[in-house]
Amino acid sequence: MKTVIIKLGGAAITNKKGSCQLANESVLDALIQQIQQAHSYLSAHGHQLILIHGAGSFGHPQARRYNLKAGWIANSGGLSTPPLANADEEQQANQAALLEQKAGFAHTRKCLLELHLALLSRLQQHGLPVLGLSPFDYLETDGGDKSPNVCFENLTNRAKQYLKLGFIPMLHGDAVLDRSLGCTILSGDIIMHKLVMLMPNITRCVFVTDVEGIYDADPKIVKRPKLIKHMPICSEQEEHQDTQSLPKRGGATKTEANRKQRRLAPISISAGVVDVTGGMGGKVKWARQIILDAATALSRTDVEIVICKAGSSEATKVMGLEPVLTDKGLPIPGQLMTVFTWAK
Ligand SMILES: Nc1ncnc2c1ncn2[C@@H]1O[C@H](COP(=O)(O)OP(=O)(O)OP(=O)(O)O)[C@@H](O)[C@H]1O
Ligand SMILES: C=C(C)CCOP(=O)(O)O
Repeated sequence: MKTVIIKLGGAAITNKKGSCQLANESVLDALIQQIQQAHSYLSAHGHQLILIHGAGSFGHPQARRYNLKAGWIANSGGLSTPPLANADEEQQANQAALLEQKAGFAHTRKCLLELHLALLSRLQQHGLPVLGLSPFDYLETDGGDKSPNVCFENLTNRAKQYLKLGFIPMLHGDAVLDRSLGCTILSGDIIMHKLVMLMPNITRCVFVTDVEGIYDADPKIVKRPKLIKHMPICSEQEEHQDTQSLPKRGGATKTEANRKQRRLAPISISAGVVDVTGGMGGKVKWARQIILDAATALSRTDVEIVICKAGSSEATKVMGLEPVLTDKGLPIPGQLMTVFTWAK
């Protein structure tokens, strides 16, 4: 039995240029039909499905506005307010800023839950047994992005329980409480990482977004960028050695040739609109981390991560566990997606 995780990216399910705006109904409908199709195939073959969704315009602008990722402002001695001469005034100003931030935290969670409910109702209308699972209710992180796996055990156990009962758990990026920061923003990309680390049978993680995959430059800015179809990941140490031994100018070294062979192309990632969790750069970082940690900490080299476009024929195939590389481990001609695997 295999488990597939599909992350519905904020760019695919919301209008990221707005605030609390869903994507076009036709885009959402196409995506939900793909999920329905994938679920029918997976369940008919004894496999399981987990959904995670991003926040898009129902979380990133709000988290940015209230500065939620770095924790309660009192922890850092106040936000941007300059020190006041009078200590009482300063304390009052800090308290007012903290109250505003807490109201912002509550508001952000309300927006996220609106998106969550909107997706739940659309998925349920298609007969899918999807149960919502909000990280906020099941965990406290400890140190934001650096939180240890143990913080995610309750959440993972709950997801496992839903799967066992025949439900599709749907988690999401969330505003959560954090033991050291007070609060933080937890990306769905990190949840994906933790689920792979804590569940033994996740073999494919699919990120669906609004572009075909990772290009060498943002396809919304640069004309005819090159799609990076395969990113074989090796150990950090090997990559470090490669970088160290690259020639300063001209002349190809043996390691440079190796590097080329593994197609570690330079990528330029634009910052995007308002993503507090790193946008496409964050996705690349966590995709690499998942492959690396699964291979090194769990001796699992079978995990595949794919970034593809919502509504595309590639997304349908990838969600339904069709092969993403040829028998020789090469990209399938004509397929537009980015695949991360352990470098063989
Ligand atoms: N080098 C690049 N290759 C591909 N897309 C890029 C690149 N640089 C920037 N982008 C932008 O990244 C965007 C997708 O990333 P983004 O984080 O917005 O996805 P998302 O679907 O919202 O995911 P999430 O909900 O996880 O944040 C694309 O709309 C694209 O314009
Ligand atoms: C911005 C919030 C609240 C969650 C972010 O989750 P992501 O969109 O999965 O990175």
